[in-house]
Amino acid sequence: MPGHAVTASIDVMTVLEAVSLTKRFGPVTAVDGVSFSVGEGEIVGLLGPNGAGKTTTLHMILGLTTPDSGTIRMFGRDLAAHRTWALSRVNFAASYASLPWVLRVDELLDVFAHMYGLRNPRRQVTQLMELLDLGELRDRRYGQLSSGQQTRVQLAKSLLNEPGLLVLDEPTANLDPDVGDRMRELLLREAHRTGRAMLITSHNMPEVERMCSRIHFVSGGRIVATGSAAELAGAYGVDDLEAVFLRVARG
Ligand SMILES: Nc1ncnc2c1ncn2[C@@H]1O[C@H](COP(=O)(O)OP(=O)(O)OP(=O)(O)O)[C@@H](O)[C@H]1O
Repeated sequence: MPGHAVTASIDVMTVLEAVSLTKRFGPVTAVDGVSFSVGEGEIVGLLGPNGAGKTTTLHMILGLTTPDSGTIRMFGRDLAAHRTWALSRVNFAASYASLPWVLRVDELLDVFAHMYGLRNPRRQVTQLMELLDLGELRDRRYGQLSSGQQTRVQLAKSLLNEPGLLVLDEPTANLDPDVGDRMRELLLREAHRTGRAMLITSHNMPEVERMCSRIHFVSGGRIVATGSAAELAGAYGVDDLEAVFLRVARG
C-alpha cells in the first residue's frame, strides 16, 4: 500500500549447520568442538594460522573426512543420513584439489557437467567459460595451465552444478591481484544473485574483509572469536582484520 511501511520478517534459510565437530589424527586434535552455521546468500570465513584446523573442518563438511563426533546438517538434513542428496548440492574449489591433467579445459568441464547430470551441460559449460574468461584456454590441457589459470578452471567446475553451498579453500591463492579482484567480485555477485551460501578459508585479510559478513577465527582446532570484520577489529581494539589475526595467532 503506498505510503504505508510494510514490515515483514524474512527467514534466512540455514544452509549449513555444523555442531560440535571434532576430529583427531592420532595424538593431534585437529578440530575440537567447532560449531557454526552458514545462511542462504551468506559468505562465512574460517580464518586462522597454519594448522589451526580449517581444511579439516571443510573436508568434514564435504564428506571427505568423517568426524569423530559432532553433526553436520545441510539444507535441513543430516549429512551422514542423506550424504548423496546433500553433497549433490555442494561444490568445492581449492588450489590443491586435483583435476584430470590430460583433459583439455572444455573436455574437463564437459566431463564434470555430465557427471553432475546437468540438464543442458553444453550450455552451462559455455556460460561458465564466458563468465570465468576461459575461452582462450578451452583447447589447452589442464595440466599445462599456470596455477592461476587452473584456479579459474577450478572455480568454473565448482559453479557447474549451481551449488546451494560453495566451499572454497583459499580460492584466490594463486591469482594475480587483477584476476583475484575479478574473481572476488564474481563470487560476491553469485552470492547475491543466486542466494548461494559460501564457506571460505583465506590468508588474505583484505579479501576476507571484502567478502565475508561473518568470520570465525580458528586456533588450535577451536573457534576463538566470531564476528564481522568491523566487530572483530572493535573487540580487539585494532584497526583491521590483519591486526586481529596477529593478536589471535600470537595469543
Ligand atoms: N590426514 C592427516 N593426518 C594427520 N594429521 C593431519 C591430517 N590432516 C591434518 N592433520 C593435522 O591436523 C591439524 C590441522 O590441519 P589443517 O590442514 O586442518 O589446518 P589448516 O588450518 O587448514 O592449515 P593451513 O592454513 O596450513 O592450510 C594440523 O596439525 C595437521 O598437521
